[in-house]
Amino acid sequence: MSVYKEYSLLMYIFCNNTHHDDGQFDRNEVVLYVFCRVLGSPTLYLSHDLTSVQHNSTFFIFFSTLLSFVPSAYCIFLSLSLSAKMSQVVATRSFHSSLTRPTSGSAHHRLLTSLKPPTFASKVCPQQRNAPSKVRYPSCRVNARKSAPAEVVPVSPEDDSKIEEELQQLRGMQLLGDTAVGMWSKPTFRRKTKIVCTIGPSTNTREMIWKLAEAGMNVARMNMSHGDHASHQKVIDLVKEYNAQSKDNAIAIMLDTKGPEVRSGDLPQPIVLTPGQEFTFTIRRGVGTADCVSVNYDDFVNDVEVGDMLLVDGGMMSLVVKSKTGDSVKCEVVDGGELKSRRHLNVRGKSATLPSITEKDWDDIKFGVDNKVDFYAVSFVKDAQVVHELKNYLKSCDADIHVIVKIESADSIPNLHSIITASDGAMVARGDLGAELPIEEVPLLQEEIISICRSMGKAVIVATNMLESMIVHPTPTRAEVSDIAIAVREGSDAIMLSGETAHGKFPLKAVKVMHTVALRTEATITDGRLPPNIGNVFKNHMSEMFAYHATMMSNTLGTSTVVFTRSGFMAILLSHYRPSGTIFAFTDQKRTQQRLALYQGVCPIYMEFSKDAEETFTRALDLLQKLGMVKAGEEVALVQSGKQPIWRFQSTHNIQVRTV
Ligand SMILES: Nc1ncnc2c1ncn2[C@@H]1O[C@H](COP(=O)(O)OP(=O)(O)O)[C@@H](O)[C@H]1O
Ligand SMILES: C=C(OP(=O)(O)O)C(=O)O
Repeated sequence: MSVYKEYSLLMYIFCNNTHHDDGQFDRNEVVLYVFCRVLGSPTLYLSHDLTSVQHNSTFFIFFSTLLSFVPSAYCIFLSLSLSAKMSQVVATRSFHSSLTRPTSGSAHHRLLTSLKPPTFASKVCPQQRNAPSKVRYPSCRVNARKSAPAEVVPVSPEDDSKIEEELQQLRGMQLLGDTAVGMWSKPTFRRKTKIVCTIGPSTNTREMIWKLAEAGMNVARMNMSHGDHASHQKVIDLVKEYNAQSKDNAIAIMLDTKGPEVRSGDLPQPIVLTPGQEFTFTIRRGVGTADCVSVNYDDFVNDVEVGDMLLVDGGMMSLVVKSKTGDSVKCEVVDGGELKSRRHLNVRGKSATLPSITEKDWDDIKFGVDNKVDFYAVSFVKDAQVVHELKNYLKSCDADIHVIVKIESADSIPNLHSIITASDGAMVARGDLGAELPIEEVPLLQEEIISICRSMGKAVIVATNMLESMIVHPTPTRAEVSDIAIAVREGSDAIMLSGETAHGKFPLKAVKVMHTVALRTEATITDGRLPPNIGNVFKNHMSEMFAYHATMMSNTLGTSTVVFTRSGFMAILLSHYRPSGTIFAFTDQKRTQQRLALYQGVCPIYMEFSKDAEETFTRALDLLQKLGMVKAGEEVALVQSGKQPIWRFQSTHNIQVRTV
């Protein structure tokens, strides 16, 4: 016997709430419309003038009781405030078992037709005009002509002093603990796409971590292929120190495992390889001569075949395998260059037969647990099993760390769906991906991985070579700028800098360029960017439904969204619906604030919650105003939903539109 959830709609419709002939809609109409769009069910309309259903317990109990006679009821209360300060929808649920699921397609259709003013649909979901009973989602629209002059900070090679000036100004503001009303305290809050910075020799000092954070870094990544625990510990401590002293910013910490990567050994000095030259890789340890170097992987000789193409650093140099002995692989150099110590080796089209999590990785993972990092980026994941194994391990040590799978192995491609399903997100690790697979597959896979993650509600990061030329040059190539814009348009949560910030000459400029390009690109994305099937995945669940409707509402009204969350679940959910406005996520958990830094459009704010919801809402809105993130008189959509109820009955959820 199936248990069905059905919907019953109980509405208080404020008598003056008729739609306007001029095609303009007020927030009450929006609230009403978005909730009617997908709820096909027995519906009871009541005209009543209430200030707040939630606070009117007599009405709430009365109608809940009334609806308890209706089998399988989901009750939606719409309250439209006379004071014009607030409109809200409250939903409560009562589950009943039912043998049949009453279909109400025609009632639903009638409901939609009667409630939907003709021009409203074009404002919310333009393509649905002729198919009101079917839920479809708007696709990404890009208006290249739309500009956002106030948002764009030009970047030029000469702007180092400008960056410094801006940072000084920001730091000054912070020290004073004051921010002017009407402006953002940090430029980074306006950007939705987050920036991951790899920390290395160029940036592992207190000064540089601070500067990166103030310039726009959202996540600090430590690559465990380099450095040792002591050097990574120092970076973690610095990031935590920054977070502890920052009133309005938090940087997440990501530990990237080394994985079963194959690298050449140490060399006393770089070797120049010339095309046609013979060169040997050996599994013997400690070899580093002009024509032979060690490889750190014992099965290397077994895994490669005569005729295979070996790529150094993703193709910077290449060698074809000519012959093999018991411990060596003889090659001929195809594309030459300078071979330095510990370089990446890939065999085109093949993954190494090593486990995804090596002994060293487990050691590093334990280091991450001890240091309470926020994310693991797991290298060379080939199947979902390894993700389950890691998640089980984390559960056993009660560690709340999210797992991002790096898609970079040829073997991972047939298992993309199951791998991403098992994880909390994915990284398009284009370096190794473009070495193990033909390079022309990379943009297609990037698009596909982003699309899979978006439709599953998982985080997605695009990584590698985004501003590669800025490792040595102060300005990017135009192709790199376009690459960032594409990743933003495709809807990735975050974009990543590797060598640019780890060992580059212009780490701050690279962050600034990324920030500016992302911001400019985001300003051209004019309407919702819901992935094609996210609604179908989510629509049966209360929180998902509220996230969807809150997004519709905030998009239509042009408001930001305010959400209160302990675990971060509801903020992450809202982020996946990609509302046009910022998601201000208030949390009373520092860990949650830190983790939310990765998610597109989420501005995480730490605040202690008080027992009284109203008092907390007021404090939150006051804080946003003080930080210059909202202005007095501005409307915001406020969502109370999610897995952990805060100030609501176990089964009630609500959305409000409030005026600050
Ligand atoms: N913690 C570190 N210590 C020293 N060097 C580092 C560190 N992290 C990164 N690097 C340098 O920055 C380069 C680019 O970083 P990344 O892309 O993460 O590494 P890789 O491409 O080697 O996997 C590395 O090749 C290495 O030279
Ligand atoms: C991000 C990547 O991984 P790593 O930097 O560890 O090589 C990549 O291969 O693109």
